[in-house]
Amino acid sequence: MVCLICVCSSDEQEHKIPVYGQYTVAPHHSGVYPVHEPMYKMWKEVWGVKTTSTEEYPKLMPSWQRRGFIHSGVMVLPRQTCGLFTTTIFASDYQGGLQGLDNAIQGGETFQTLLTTPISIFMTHLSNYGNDRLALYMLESLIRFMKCWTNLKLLTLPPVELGFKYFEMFPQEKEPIWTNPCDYYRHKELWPVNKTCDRLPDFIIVGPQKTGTTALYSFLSRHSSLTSNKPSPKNFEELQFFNSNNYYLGLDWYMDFFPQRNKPNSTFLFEKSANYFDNEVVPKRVAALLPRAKIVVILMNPAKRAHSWYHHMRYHNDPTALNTSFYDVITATKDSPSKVKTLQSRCLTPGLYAQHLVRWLDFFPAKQIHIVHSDELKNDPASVMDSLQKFLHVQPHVNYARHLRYDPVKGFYCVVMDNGQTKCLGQSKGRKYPPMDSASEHHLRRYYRKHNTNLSKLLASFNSEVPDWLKQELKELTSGKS
Ligand SMILES: Nc1ncnc2c1ncn2[C@@H]1O[C@H](COP(=O)(O)OS(=O)(=O)O)[C@@H](OP(=O)(O)O)[C@H]1O
Repeated sequence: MVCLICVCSSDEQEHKIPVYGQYTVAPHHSGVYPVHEPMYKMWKEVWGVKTTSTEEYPKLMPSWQRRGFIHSGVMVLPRQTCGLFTTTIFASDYQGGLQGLDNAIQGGETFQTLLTTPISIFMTHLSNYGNDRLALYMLESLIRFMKCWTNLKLLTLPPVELGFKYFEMFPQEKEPIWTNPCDYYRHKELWPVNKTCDRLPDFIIVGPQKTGTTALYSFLSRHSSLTSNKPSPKNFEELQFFNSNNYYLGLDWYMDFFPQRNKPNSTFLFEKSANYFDNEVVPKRVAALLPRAKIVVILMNPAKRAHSWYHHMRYHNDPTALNTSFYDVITATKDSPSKVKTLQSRCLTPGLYAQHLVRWLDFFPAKQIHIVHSDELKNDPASVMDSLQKFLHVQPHVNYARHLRYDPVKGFYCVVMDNGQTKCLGQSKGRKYPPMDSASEHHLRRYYRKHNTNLSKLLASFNSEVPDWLKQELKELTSGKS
């Protein structure tokens, strides 16, 4: 199916050109992509715009890879180029003159665009109508040629209906994928001059949950050359941008949490959101926006992580966790209540480390990913901070042995403040709860066995040592204990 619409920009009534409401285009594409939020806001609130089109998403070239997306309730459709620009007023202005235009129509680029693009949207300028009616000539000739030489059925729809049709045909395109406006020269030109691409993180602590992410975040925040995001009103230190509906709030929303750097590279910006690690869409989204960002992962025995997470849910009064034992959660079957199955999945899935790491490796080279071992972070945080600083290439290199002190009451290392006193994490970090029962331990050892074996093979690619807990697991495996 091929749909054609033809849109012009002004003076439509004078020239009796059909005008469709709720559709608009932005001059020179500015503000459509990269998204300029105030424009979408106005479109939505003042004019009730429902659909627009651009050639710029995700990039101008190659034209057959242009895609659509929906942002702030506005359907953005991919637009094709017909070669009629503001300056192409007469046929003689077309590249190659009238012959060039006819060639493009009769089997050339314009014909091929229609042939290979299921929904084609062209925009032409009023000047092409107002002078020798070049646009009408082009479209009429093209349609006549298509009808004569192909058996394609040509259909047309008004823009809003076309938008609905487009996303019915390509529902996977509804979600936008944000890229860095400064990574592509055309996007940079379209990005408002008062904006910067500098307010984006250089590295991200991606989790998983309960591995010590908050401790690492607080230690890093003490470094004079590292600056974390401002707290989010909803999730405190976690922005949860790449893994949640916050992503649809757009780039401006995300960048507003980061400070403007005094000068480029003057400080390293970072964020941590512990749910990023095991979320399927996150690596792809991070790589699209921050292809050079470094990724920090913290790993611990997945069985212990699951146990800690279960107690975290009980602490947060999750009714299912309060009413179901740990053992019953982790051994839930397809016949168990759906809430228990959901809890089980959220409890156990993040611990399938190898599977998640492989997904990150689809989008980032191993040298951009740093593995921290949670037990080392607990017992010898200064060493962890030492290698992490080397990995980040951050200056000055801080000796954290002077900035962290073991607090016997808390039972963890805490930050030494300027007044010499220690500041520990709150009571929700490092809670006291009963040890794991042996039946659960046994079950989880079997559950994670294959994944842990895969992890041990994978760690070499990250230049990471095999941690003691994993050595132990592998030993028990070879001795046939599990
Ligand atoms: N220095 C220090 N202080 C306090 N807690 C520390 C520290 N280092 C590591 N840990 C361990 O961190 C566990 C909580 O992990 P997270 O911060 O990643 O949890 S969360 O996902 O953000 O909820 C927390 O898990 P629980 O002991 O199960 O509460 C701690 O064991």
